[in-house]
Amino acid sequence: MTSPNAKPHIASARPEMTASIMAETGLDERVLRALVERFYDKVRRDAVLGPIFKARISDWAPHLDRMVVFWSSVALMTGGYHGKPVPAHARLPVERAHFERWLALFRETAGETCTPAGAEHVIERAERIARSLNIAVEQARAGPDAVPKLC
Ligand code: HEM
Repeated sequence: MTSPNAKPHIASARPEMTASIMAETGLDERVLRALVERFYDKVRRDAVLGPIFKARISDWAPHLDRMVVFWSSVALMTGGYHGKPVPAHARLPVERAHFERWLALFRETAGETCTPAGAEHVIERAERIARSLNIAVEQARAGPDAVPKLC
């Protein structure tokens, strides 16, 4: 029998919170790995996004591992991801349409690999991050003088 105080089997900076998100959403590291692998499978075959990834990633295993850690951090609050997504994307040839396509594939894959509550949980976060990445990429491209100095 599972104890109500059961801790998640993955390391987490906030074990109680992680355990309660896992219980509510059905998400765990195995589901997130399936989501990540299936999603990047689609991305690599996609006419819009595929070439951008192909030009930058030749060894996919480390990228997939990093993305599982990223999604565990974002969705389960495990706190293991310490990368810098904004500079990584600011140098890519991407605009709003690329983020729309990325989200369309992500929503589809989340529906295929997660429970409905799990899909809703990760999609809400993906949409929020995609929006802020898109803004950050546009600002980085416009240069520091394009941002109003309000103080
Ligand atoms: C416009 C669509 C997108 C494209 C074409 C894209 C492409 C890429 C590429 C090529 C990399 C590898 C960069 C490198 O190692 O130099 C990368 C890294 C990454 N991407 Fe995206 N991406 C997109 C949207 C997103 C979104 C919406 C998210 C999050 C919800 C995301 C999360 C990440 C993360 C966490 C990394 C690892 C950054 C690091 O720690 O170095 N990406 N992306």
